Amino acid sequence: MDKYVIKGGCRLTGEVNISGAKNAAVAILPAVILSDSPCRIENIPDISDVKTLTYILKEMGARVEYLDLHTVEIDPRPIMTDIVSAEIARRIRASYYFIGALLGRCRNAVVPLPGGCNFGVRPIDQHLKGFVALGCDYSLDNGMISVSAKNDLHGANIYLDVVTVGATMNIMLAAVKARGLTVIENAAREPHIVDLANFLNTMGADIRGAGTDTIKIHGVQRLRGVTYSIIPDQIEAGTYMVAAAATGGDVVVKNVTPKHLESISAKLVEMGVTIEEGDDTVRVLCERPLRKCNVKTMPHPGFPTDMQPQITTLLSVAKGTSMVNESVWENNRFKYVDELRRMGAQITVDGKVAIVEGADRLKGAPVRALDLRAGAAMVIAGLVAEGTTQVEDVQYIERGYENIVEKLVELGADIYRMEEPERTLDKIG
Ligand SMILES: CC(=O)N[C@H]1[C@@H](OP(=O)(O)OP(=O)(O)OC[C@H]2O[C@@H](n3ccc(=O)[nH]c3=O)[C@H](O)[C@@H]2O)O[C@H](CO)[C@@H](O)[C@@H]1O
Ligand SMILES: C=C(OP(=O)(O)O)C(=O)O
Repeated sequence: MDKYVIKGGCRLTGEVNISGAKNAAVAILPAVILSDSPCRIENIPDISDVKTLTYILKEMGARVEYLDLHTVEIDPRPIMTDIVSAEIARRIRASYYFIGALLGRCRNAVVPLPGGCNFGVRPIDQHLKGFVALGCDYSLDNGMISVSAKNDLHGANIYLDVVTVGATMNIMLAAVKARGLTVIENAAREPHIVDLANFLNTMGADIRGAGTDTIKIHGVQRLRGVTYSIIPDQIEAGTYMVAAAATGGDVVVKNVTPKHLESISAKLVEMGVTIEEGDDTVRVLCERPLRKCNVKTMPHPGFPTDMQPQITTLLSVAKGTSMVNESVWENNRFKYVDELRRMGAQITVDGKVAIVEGADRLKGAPVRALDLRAGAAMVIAGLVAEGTTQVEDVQYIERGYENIVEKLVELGADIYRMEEPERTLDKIG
């Protein structure tokens, strides 16, 4: 139950370095088991989801060695199992990439049903539809999903009924060593999909079209170990951009791919923020008051759903009435709005739409991080609010943000992390 204590009102200024992308790293780490020799992964973010995945890899038998904080070498050759037994795998979403990767490696996978942020139902029917098309059967027993190729994995045409990041990547992982050609239609186009395809292609795969809605994968027999550097985190960068805007700051966000940030920059510009793009930087300059604007989350290249809580928080201190439409997830992704209201935000939620009446100010309060991005939104709210905000349950935030407290302090924020001894019933009683 550790918390962040934030004294609001400090203007963020200076430079912040963005870490490697969580949602690329969490697919690339399981993908390493497809290799027949060691891989070196650079720019790996130091976040708890990555620690969970390296723990799972070790438990499966892989040799995992950190060369420094952001470089890990993984030798998958000692892995002798097709089962992910680690209890911890249930906590994160990305453990489901072991299904595709194990199918590619040994045609069989037994993996716990995944966890991740709780947005209500998070089905995996499209993943399973893809595996079946590639020649697999599956069954569910005691929270474990077993998938195996009946004869051999073979290429197939797969049309995804919804644009899904997870199914696109998982099918890619299974198809990369299947016999023949796999075509994924209506594929997701997020930057992490391109990054996973680039990683696999560097290993010797034949994947074309990643980043478009049709991905073609010619199966190959073997993939070899490589050194690969993960792309910068689009959502971490967007979060600091919004934090800079919220505090009327002047921040250079470094080590980014500006192209990946266009949908976020466009909305900030609409709100009156100045954005200056460099080769691998964006400078965010803002003088309040901010203007209202409407936002609809969409698959890439639309506005990312993983930035929805942060932009809603920013709109809660802009002038006028804005509408935020969540079109990727259910309205469960608005649960954090109750926490923002405790700080004085005037937001009503009607199904998948939040109506945000800009308030003059927010007021510090004790609030909870209900999930990763909701937690980031609470931090942004705390930075703008009058007085002190305590954000509880920061373990969710630390799933995906490396050193968030240190990075914000460096920018001039008044924030620290308070460790709280676990309050068990016997201690309280
Ligand atoms: C680890 C990771 O990369 N997580 C990201 C990934 O989650 P994740 O991969 O779980 O999200 P998806 O892109 O798969 O989900 C998008 C939509 O498709 C639906 N769906 C998905 C799969 C399926 O088999 N059937 C189905 O109906 C979901 O309910 C949701 O409405 O993409 C989401 C959408 O950008 C992000 O919010 C998450 O941060
Ligand atoms: C929802 C997210 O992650 P996950 O899918 O891992 O829960 C996220 O990164 O915002």
